[in-house]
Amino acid sequence: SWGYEATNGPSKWGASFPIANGDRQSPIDIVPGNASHDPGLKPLKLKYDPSTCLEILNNGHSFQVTFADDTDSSTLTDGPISGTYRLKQFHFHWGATDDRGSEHTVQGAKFPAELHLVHWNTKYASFGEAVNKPDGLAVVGVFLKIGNENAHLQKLIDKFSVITNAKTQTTFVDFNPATLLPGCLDYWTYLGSLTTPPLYESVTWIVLKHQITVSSAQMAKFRTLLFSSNGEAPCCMENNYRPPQPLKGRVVRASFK
Ligand SMILES: Cc1cc(C(C)C)[n+](CCc2cnc[nH]2)c(C(C)C)c1
Ligand SMILES: [Zn+2]
Repeated sequence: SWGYEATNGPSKWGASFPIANGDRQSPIDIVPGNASHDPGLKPLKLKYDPSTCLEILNNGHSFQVTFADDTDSSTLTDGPISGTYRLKQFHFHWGATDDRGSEHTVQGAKFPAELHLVHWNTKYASFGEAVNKPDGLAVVGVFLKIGNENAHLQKLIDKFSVITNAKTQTTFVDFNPATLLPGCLDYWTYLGSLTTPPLYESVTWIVLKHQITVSSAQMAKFRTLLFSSNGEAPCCMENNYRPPQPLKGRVVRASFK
């Protein structure tokens, strides 16, 4: 099945998932000079309740933290979207070295990692219903840059020894995802897709301009996770990012001047 190796990686996905060559694929290279400031864009409104945090798991593609989404406890409203979107999970993409790993790039610049906070539109009955609708999902992307150790990320890293192998999980409670956001929520926004198969064109992307920090030692801990399951030949979880895709005439809007 699909992965991130030369044999089953992004350049091969189109064979099984033709939408890989569609008109609103993600990620993209964001060129700030080409983005148009839209004064009609509202500030992002993120309301997260740490008590909705459920578990942390290795899904074989990344590690993710999953949230209870049966009520409007953790939501995204305003920003470029209309209505209410509920937080379902967050996860990361990263490289084998600190010079790459993000999915979106900024004028060609790559970051060592990128956080995705995945929200689904409550006009649909569930995440599963929303995941393939054109206005089904809203994903907030946050770039990580190398700097001081991040104490909030460390809470996730401390659980890695228990979720080293693919398809493993463990309890993870009372974590506030807002601690992983920069102080300023200025953003770029555009219409795109999931960045892994099935590559559904269902995502309103909201990519923050400001980054959060992670230390190089902490990035090295990300790379101790495995793509492989227990008993298989160990394969380090790294370079789990899709490169930028053609813009195909899409407009990227900026919430800031
Ligand atoms: C149904 C499905 C939905 C998603 C995202 C939108 C949570 N994802 C993650 C795709 C994605 C990750 N980052 C951006 N898109 C998958 C992966 C785990 C196969 C399957
Ligand atoms: Zn992602």
